[in-house]
Amino acid sequence: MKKTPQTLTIAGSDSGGGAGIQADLKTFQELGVYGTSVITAVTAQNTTGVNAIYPMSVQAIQTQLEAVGDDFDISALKTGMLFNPEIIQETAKAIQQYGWKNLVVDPVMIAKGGANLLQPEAVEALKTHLLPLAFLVTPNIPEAEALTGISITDVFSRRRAAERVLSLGAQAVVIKGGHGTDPEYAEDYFLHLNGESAVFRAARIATNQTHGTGCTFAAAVTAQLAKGRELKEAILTAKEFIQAALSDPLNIGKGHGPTNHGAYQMRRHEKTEVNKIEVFQ
Ligand SMILES: Nc1ncnc2c1ncn2[C@@H]1O[C@H](COP(=O)(O)OP(=O)(O)O)[C@@H](O)[C@H]1O
Ligand SMILES: Cc1ncc(COP(=O)(O)OP(=O)(O)O)c(N)n1
Repeated sequence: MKKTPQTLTIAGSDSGGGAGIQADLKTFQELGVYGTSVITAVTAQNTTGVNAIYPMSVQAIQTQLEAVGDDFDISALKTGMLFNPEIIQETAKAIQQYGWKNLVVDPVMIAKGGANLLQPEAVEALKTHLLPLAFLVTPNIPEAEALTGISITDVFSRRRAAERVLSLGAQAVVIKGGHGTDPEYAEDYFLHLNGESAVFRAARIATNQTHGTGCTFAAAVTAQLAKGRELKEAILTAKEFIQAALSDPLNIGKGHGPTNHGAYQMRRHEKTEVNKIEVFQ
């Protein structure tokens, strides 16, 4: 009997539907895996910003983790907004208890509009409890700087920051380049504990329809890992997925609109080219 790969996202809810749990589940669906979820916080949020954050109690998180863990056969999972040290510890405990593998940690810290999605004092808990369990960590540039204390200004400091993330116990890291200053390219830098490295480069798309890019990228990697894809191949698909999602904007809302989660499959179906992703080893 064919079994659909099952995934889990442990993240916050975005009422605007562009980031968080909503972005993750849409991405899982598009890439053909079954998605389950543990909601860590409810945000009142739209394309113009985050109006309020309501973190869930540790008990609410624990019982959601148990409900998923006791029933589903999770092949890969991701974490997003974890908000406080207690939620991080509870999450790490469950991941170890259930022996979940293929953990993608998206160390979500600050939303585009500036709202703190992780309490500043929780960065240490993330480093101590979660990064050592990670198969892949996917910080954006400011998150990589906060995790490592290294200011990323060029390819050398980017490499040093990636090495520092691995020294915290993660098996691999991708430093995403959405916040980079290169007007032509959005480059993501990959480094594995085994010494392998790669740059995934795409044409930078001039758009403000970028809400949820990080969540969507990490969810796409998770879906591909659940299907048994090799890590670099999973990252390449995630980069193609986000490139397509940014290329066909939905133009929804008054601010930073969401990316188009349906664009990747639509383009494959219609055999439409997306900007090529270049990979430099
Ligand atoms: N304007 C853009 N054009 C092309 N790719 C982009 C653009 N902005 C972000 N990306 C890509 O989206 C993914 C998420 O990156 P980033 O925006 O840095 O994450 P976050 O949403 O966590 O800040 C990465 O693959 C990055 O290169
Ligand atoms: C509930 C929730 N989780 C995560 C984020 C951050 O998402 P991200 O993909 O980093 O996108 P932006 O906030 O930068 O648009 C969020 N906003 N809400």
